[in-house]
Amino acid sequence: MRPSLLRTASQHLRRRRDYSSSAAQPERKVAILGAAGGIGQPLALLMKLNPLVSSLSLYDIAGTPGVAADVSHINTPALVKGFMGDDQLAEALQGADVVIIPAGVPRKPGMTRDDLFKINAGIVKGLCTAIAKHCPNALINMISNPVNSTVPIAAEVFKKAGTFDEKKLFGVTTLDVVRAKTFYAGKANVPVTGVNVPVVGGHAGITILPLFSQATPASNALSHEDLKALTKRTQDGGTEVVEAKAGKGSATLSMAYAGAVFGDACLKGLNGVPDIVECSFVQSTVTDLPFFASKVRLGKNGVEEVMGLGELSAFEKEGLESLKSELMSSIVKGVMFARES
Ligand SMILES: NC(=O)C1=CN([C@@H]2O[C@H](COP(=O)(O)OP(=O)(O)OC[C@H]3O[C@@H](n4cnc5c(N)ncnc54)[C@H](O)[C@@H]3O)[C@@H](O)[C@H]2O)C=CC1
Ligand SMILES: O=C([O-])CC(=O)C(=O)O
Repeated sequence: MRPSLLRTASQHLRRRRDYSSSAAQPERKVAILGAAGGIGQPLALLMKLNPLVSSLSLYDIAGTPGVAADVSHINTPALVKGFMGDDQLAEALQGADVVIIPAGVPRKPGMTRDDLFKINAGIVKGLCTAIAKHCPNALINMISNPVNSTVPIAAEVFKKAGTFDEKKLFGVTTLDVVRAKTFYAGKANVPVTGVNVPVVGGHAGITILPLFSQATPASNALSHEDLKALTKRTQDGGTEVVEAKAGKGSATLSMAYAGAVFGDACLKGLNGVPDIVECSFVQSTVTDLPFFASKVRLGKNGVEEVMGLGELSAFEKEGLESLKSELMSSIVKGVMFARES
């Protein structure tokens, strides 16, 4: 055989091998709702880079054709399609394995996350109604604020539609973990890449409870005052960004990163990768609250195990007790909205 033919044959074989190894990995469709927004765009970019994604569906009320055309030129396997407006929502959702929702308005300085409820509750309710109809088995990653209320809204919508599966509904609190890791590494002066810090509770102010007593690697260089300051900074991380952006929205880039980390964990769980654990705001019996963020083991059906809190310091126990009433009223507010509207 001529050398050039040999080369062609070996290239052909290599391509076949590549094909068969990628065929072993399940096809996964990810839909992003709110894909043309501040979070949606960089999140679309990061999910396009994820080798576990075979189809990426970008939905928004406006602007998605441009975002989809742009992201689709990146030479990674995910096939990108843009969808815009109510008429195209069904197709955007059809067959989705994971739906990530960063749709809705962000905060401006002086606002709380709860101030977003009026607008975002209705947006989330509408999107979840469509999800129940078009992809009832998908894992839902809720980013839209106030997460402490939007997750209960989603649960009620799914219950009404008869599609609720508590294993498949997640409030994305990964940004709290991302921040806690960064702030802890800086203060304890340890390399950030090896740091882990669970963050439990909810996703607003004092309901965000980082468990620095369980941080790894452990540090005995931190005083009680340091730990109090780290806790406060983590709880106020979102506000720090809102104020720095001075009216131009809230965290988008760090949130897109956090959303991509959580989305990737969900896909790995679905694909049967063992020992995938992330913190998330889910239906829970870990405390007396019906929804609570804690470490969750992810598997082929979504939540495989909602893990307990482990041992808490006296300061963390106090934090846990004082977050409960605020978190409960945000949950009840979401449930009542979904039932009554
Ligand atoms: N869970 C978390 O840790 C975090 C949550 N957030 C929340 O994420 C949300 C989005 O923030 P940004 O991307 O900065 O806001 P943004 O305003 O830049 O983007 C929101 C996008 O949602 C779209 N949208 C509005 N109604 C929609 C609907 N019915 N269907 C589909 N898309 C719709 C808008 O057209 C816009 O493109 C906010 O509620 C914000 O508070 C932000 C940071 C962290
Ligand atoms: O603070 C906000 O409004 C956005 C958010 O949830 C965060 O950055 O954690």
